[in-house]
Amino acid sequence: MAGLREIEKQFFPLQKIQDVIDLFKHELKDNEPNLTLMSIVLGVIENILTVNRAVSSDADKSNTLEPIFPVIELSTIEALYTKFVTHIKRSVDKTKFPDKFATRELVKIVSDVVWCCLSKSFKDRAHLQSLYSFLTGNKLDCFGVAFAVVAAFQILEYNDVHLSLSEDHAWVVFGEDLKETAEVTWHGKGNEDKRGQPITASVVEKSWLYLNGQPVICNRHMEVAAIVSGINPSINLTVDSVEMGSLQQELLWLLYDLGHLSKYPMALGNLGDLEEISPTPGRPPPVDIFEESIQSSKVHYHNQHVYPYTYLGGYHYRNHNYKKALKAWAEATNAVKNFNYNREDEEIYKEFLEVGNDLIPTMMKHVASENASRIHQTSISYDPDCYADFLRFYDGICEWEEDSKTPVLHITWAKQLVNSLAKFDPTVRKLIHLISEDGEESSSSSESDEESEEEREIIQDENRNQKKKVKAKKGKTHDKDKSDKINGQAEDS
Ligand SMILES: CC1(C)CN=C(N2CCN(c3ncnc4sc(CCF)cc34)CC2)S1
Repeated sequence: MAGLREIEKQFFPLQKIQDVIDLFKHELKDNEPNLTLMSIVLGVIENILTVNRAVSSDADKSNTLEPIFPVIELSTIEALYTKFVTHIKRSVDKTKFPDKFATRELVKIVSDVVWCCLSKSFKDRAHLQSLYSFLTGNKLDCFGVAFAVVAAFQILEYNDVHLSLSEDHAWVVFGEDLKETAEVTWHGKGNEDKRGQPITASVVEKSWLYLNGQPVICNRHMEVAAIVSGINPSINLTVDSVEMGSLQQELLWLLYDLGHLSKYPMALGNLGDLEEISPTPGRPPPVDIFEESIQSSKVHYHNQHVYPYTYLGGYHYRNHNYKKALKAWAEATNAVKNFNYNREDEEIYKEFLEVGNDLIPTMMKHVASENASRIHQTSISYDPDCYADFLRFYDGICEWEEDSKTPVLHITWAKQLVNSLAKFDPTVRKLIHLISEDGEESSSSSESDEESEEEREIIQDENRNQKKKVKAKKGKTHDKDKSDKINGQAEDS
């Protein structure tokens, strides 16, 4: 790939969101959308709209009604683009690699070409995902390094090197029919990077970090979806840039309509979150988008992805649909229970820790106070389905811990479990009929004999359906946690 193509230059200057959409629409028509160009454009806009931006006080709230969008000049973009292309081409002697497909040695060299420029001071903070950050600040986050390597290979005209994404890590696939894998970035804190190494079956097996061999393997268009999904509209812990969020939302719908999100559950989840904040007229509601994310994981990734359920659970929790939140969280641990927990899985551990020890206790308290004013039978503390999902949530956590090298549960978990259990009414606890995987039946309390034969039938049908469903089913840049990222920023500054 040489310099910017004339047709690309004609889109500049970019003066409004629609101009960016038009540029992306053009690039996505191509079977080699220009990853370097699009990453730089998004990075420039994000930097202007979110970094070092004084948030207006109430006094001059009036002027925030006018959406501000920076004018992006061709010269700005072209200078950065040329800088990256020159850096890559100057650092890699292609004559030494005559093969059509990349080799492991070449992947390591290109990873080093990115790696060697990184400043050591960076932290895992916000706005470090784009090539703009790399070219102006020598800083990239874990995802950003992997993306930069893939963009570099596009410049070197290899079309076999692609981004492979889990829910908390990124690496590359390469070679004929993409059968090779290689680490190209680091993961987490205090872990030696394993750059250049293949991701072996023993590392992948029952590992959430590698999704048990079910990562999102991107094509060029899904790599565009990854940088759009990785847009971070946060100005600070509490304020987002409305313009940046709108741009991200409109680009995600563009990618959605072109079919490039259908195998990317997290991007669908991100879109659902954006639609909750600011619904797009004529588009499906957030729950439908979260459902598509779950379906995508079931259809394409053997339901091994966990985040689709935590997206949905978080949405229902925020909207006080507590029964549906519990159901989603029970299905989240139903997915995670197939993994063995290890020290590099702390991101998903933090998710479940928050659900079990903060969100559910808060919900049970909330409901307890509501009981005083509401008709009992609608409250979750009287609902056997809610109690069953509550138990399933914890059962999944316990099964996740089984055979794991690292323990999951500790005293806080036990305390919160007892607290939340006690919030369910005794009558509901006797309605649950526990059937183990091997079909052995037991009741959760001594009074169960009183339950009517009919209730027993209903619950057994429910459990049988649940087991059938589970059997049928068997047939995670990104800025998951803004607070961590922004805090990192605070730390640095
Ligand atoms: C339900 C949640 C807690 C909310 N946001 C979440 N995420 C937001 C954005 N995330 C992502 N969104 C799109 N693509 C990717 S690739 C990746 C692994 C590092 F490269 C992360 C990630 C990570 C997960 S999970």
